[in-house]
Amino acid sequence: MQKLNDDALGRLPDTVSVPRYDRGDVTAGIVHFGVGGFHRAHQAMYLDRLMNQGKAHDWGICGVGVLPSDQRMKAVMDEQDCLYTLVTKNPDGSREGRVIGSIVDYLFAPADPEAVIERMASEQIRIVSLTITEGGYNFNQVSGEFDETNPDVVHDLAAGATPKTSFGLITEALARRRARGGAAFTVMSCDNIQGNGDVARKMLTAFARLKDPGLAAWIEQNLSFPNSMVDRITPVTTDDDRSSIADEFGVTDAWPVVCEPFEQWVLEDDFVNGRPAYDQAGVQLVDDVEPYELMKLRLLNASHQALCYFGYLAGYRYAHEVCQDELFVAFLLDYMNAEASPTLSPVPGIDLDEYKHTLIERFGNEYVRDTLARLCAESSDRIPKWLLPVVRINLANGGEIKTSAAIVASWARYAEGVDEEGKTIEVVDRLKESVTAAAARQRTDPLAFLASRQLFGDLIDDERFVTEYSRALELLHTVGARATVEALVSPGAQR
Ligand SMILES: NC(=O)c1ccc[n+]([C@@H]2O[C@H](COP(=O)([O-])OP(=O)(O)OC[C@H]3O[C@@H](n4cnc5c(N)ncnc54)[C@H](O)[C@@H]3O)[C@@H](O)[C@H]2O)c1
Ligand SMILES: O=P(O)(O)OC[C@@H](O)[C@@H](O)[C@H](O)[C@H](O)CO
Repeated sequence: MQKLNDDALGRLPDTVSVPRYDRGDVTAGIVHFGVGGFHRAHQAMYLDRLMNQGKAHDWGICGVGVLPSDQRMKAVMDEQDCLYTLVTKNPDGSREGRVIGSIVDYLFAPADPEAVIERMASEQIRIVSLTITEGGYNFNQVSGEFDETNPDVVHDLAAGATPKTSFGLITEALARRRARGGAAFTVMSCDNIQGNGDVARKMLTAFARLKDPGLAAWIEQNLSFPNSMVDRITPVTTDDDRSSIADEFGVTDAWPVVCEPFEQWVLEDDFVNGRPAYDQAGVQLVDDVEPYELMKLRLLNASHQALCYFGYLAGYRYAHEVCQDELFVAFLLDYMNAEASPTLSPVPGIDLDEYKHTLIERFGNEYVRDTLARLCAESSDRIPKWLLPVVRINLANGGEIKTSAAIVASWARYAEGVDEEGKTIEVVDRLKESVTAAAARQRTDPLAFLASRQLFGDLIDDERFVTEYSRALELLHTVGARATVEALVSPGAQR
């Protein structure tokens, strides 16, 4: 069977669509850090759509990987001329395959940092975009300030060091642009972080200030950092995905991407050095993204946390299994209606009730096969950012917190690392050591987990929160996850 690459494009069956533009004409205008599943299902797809309309051919993407593990993506990109298949899985079981051609180059920073820096220093690059996960920004969870103690950051800040981190590489490229009298570029974060552009601005300038205060001032004056809300559920690619693509489309793709059909990108129109005609590809350009991002982070992402630990402990392994269970759906709607929604402002053009029900349908799409393991990972980056703001607002306003407290307790129970059948849970978290150690003590010291001020700030001092949290944790320990959810769901809440 042939490999997916430029030569194979003309020989693919009609069931898969291919770029209708000449990829030889496409030049890179964007450098993107973090070419994982999501970037390839989202930004790269929007650009491919524009390129198919005959537009944006000077806005190709040069991908960059900074982690040693990105070596695998580098090998695949080199073998496949940066092409990959994007497979959209519909809730009725049908699917569409499309080869995406908008990524035109891929650089692996650990092997050649100089190439990455010089690429970004070149005038051709006008946007540097990011999906480097919450961890890539190096901020302290409680203070929100730049964490300069991270060993890679310490390395990058040393005089004369060759940078390893995204911000180290970007800062060096900006220093060269400034020294050469060139224009700045836009830094566009596409990560699930509230105020993602503002956070990128704050962290990049904090890093630059430690390196060169003059450069930091130049960055503040010359760069823009648009905020955005990005949405498309993109699970981890599996071997089954690879083999079904080979069966159906007759090509070997070493790293395809699968995703749901839903797509949304709401973006602030704040670009200092031009941008592709995103609006002509379905992107909503707005002046203020905040209402959209709060809606998405508190209803979609926090609901993922609401369903993943309880669902896993109850024996489920996929998001759709949890969302096809009426009891869990009632629990999710309780969280969304009674706790998340009161913290949101009206969102222009969006009916929130409809949005919530659409979320349940999206989560319930059995063909997407999003694993609970993906949603349970890196909880210490997610719970403090998505769920705890909801808790704090409701505590201050006398609002409901019962379900949110139970979700935090379900994380604490999950972090014990053993499920209800005695099987080991592989806890994936950059703070794994401390969270699992705290969880291991909670059978005798029920507030051991909540005591982390690094994660929970002063929540342990709030009597109302502690009462609800302790009750849920006690139920989880005595009757298990399903019965705890049963005890928590409001009568009549099931849809
Ligand atoms: N998967 C989704 O459904 C989805 C949807 C919306 C937004 N997102 C956002 O995209 C991000 C990436 O998700 P994904 O599904 O592509 O994950 P992924 O695991 O497929 O890819 C993660 C990418 O981030 C890079 N990365 C991780 N840590 C980094 C660091 N410290 N510095 C630099 N690069 C780093 C990796 O090298 C990799 O390229 C998420 O964290 C989220 O903010 C994901
Ligand atoms: O990717 P993360 O770690 O930011 O969050 C996990 C999921 O909630 C997230 O990936 C969603 O699937 C996504 O945000 C949907 O658009």
